[in-house]
Amino acid sequence: MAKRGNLAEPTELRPAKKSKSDDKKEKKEKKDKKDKKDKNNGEKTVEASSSDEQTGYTQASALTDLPQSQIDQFLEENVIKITDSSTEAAPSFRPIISFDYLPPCNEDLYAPLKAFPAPSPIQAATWPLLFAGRDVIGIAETGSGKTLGFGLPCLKKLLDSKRTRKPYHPTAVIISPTRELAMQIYDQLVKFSHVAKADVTCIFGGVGKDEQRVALKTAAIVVATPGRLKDLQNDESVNLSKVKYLVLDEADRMLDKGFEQDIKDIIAPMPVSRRQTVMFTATWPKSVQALAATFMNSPVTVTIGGDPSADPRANTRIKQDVEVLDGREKENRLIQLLNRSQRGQNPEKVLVFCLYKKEAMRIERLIKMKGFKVAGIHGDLNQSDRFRNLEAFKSGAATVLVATDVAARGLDIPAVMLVINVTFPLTVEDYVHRIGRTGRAGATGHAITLFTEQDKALSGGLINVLKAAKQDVPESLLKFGTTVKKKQHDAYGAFFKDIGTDKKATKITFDD
Ligand SMILES: Nc1ncnc2c1ncn2[C@@H]1O[C@H](COP(=O)(O)OP(=O)(O)OP(=O)(O)O)[C@@H](O)[C@H]1O
Repeated sequence: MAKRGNLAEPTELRPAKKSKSDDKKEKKEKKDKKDKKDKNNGEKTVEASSSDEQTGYTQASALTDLPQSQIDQFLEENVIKITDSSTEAAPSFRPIISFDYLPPCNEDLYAPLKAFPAPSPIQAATWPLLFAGRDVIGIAETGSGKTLGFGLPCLKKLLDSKRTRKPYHPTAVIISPTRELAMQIYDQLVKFSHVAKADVTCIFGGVGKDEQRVALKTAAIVVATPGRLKDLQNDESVNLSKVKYLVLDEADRMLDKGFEQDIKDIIAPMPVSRRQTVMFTATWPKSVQALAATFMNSPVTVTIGGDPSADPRANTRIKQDVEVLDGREKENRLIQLLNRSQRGQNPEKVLVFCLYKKEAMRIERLIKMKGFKVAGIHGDLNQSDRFRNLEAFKSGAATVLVATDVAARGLDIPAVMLVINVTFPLTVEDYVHRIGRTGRAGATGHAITLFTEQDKALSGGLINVLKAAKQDVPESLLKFGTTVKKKQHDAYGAFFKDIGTDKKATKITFDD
């Protein structure tokens, strides 16, 4: 039987009764912590503070016993920065640097973690905060395990809660920009929830609503794309007023103009004071940061690998090559590159990105004509074809996948060796997400970008991404200029493109 129930009720957050001397001691500790935090401009020092009755999270004593130098080394090596916007003196916790230090849980929730050697830095640093009920913004490179970063605390909270009162309203909602990504998050959670017998469902557009309505009657955790969730909320198939854990995955995309209103509508029945709000992403442009703050309650921002306000940062294990050429040479060059990677005994998995749906269809036809095993994924395909083609690529039945930016974010496809950008995306953030489909979970990867004069408005941003990841910047790219222009277009990035030969093509659309 599926296990259901609400997340930790506010009563759990209430401190136990204390004596006067306890109170004095606590006040002094809080003041010391606050002074320390103020000195650091809001940036927290992660010291041996071990538990706080107010949070419901108790740090493992073995973790508390570790020497501070070991914690400092972990934070330093992984370039972890923790910034707490709270004006209250909040407790600081040590990163959970080993699975041994996870807090006890009432089911064997942690069993599937045995597949991994240790928590990834974003998991280690955000888990204690999330277990403690804080609002968190987690920013870390592509492929660094963010899904379990927000997923594990979500499942643990569900398991720890005892409530079984009917009707069953969802207690956690995870929103993702695309159907495939929603499915993938669902698949990851199910591996864990299966052990924990929690009831998870996945809701997205492009398929019938009836089954989804049935699933929503019992689901405790809902993974969804925004449009369909809003539809089902509007026709009262789901009541989100009991949601206590809200995740925006790919948060910068979810807060972009295209989705902003949907998100506001969806979360309207879940007051910020009663929910824990969690945002994870690999890119965090300034343009969304103020809006994000309005959705959150004194969030803690955890960044892995450097300043998120600077240029978007690509995973440094991906080798990035940029080839500047004439637009008319692109197709020949693409086929040359595929010849290199596809002709041997074991053809590599290659992901080819286009900007427009029509362009993607044309490129897919071309690749098929050349005899390669290719599949496509873009917004004009029906949902079952999208899932089928993605599966074909995952299984290796197709070794080349031609995609629009609908596949740029989040998708975790095993062993993608090469990403080829046939047409540059509309923003450098999208570029970072696209190439992030390779080099996942500690592996290395390779990305080749075909860059033409038409893309020159983004040369400055791209040069900065290359430099930040210590990649070579070709002279031919530098000549387009290093100025970084501000993002101007709300839904599609700064620069509306003239797309030359393919003028009738439709732009990418994201999911409902
Ligand atoms: N602690 C861990 N150690 C090793 N691998 C892990 C760990 N946690 C998760 N993974 C694996 O790493 C891969 C990438 O994880 P995930 O898809 O969550 O990345 P992500 O950070 O969300 O990437 P993106 O920014 O592209 O969405 C997955 O295959 C996942 O199973």
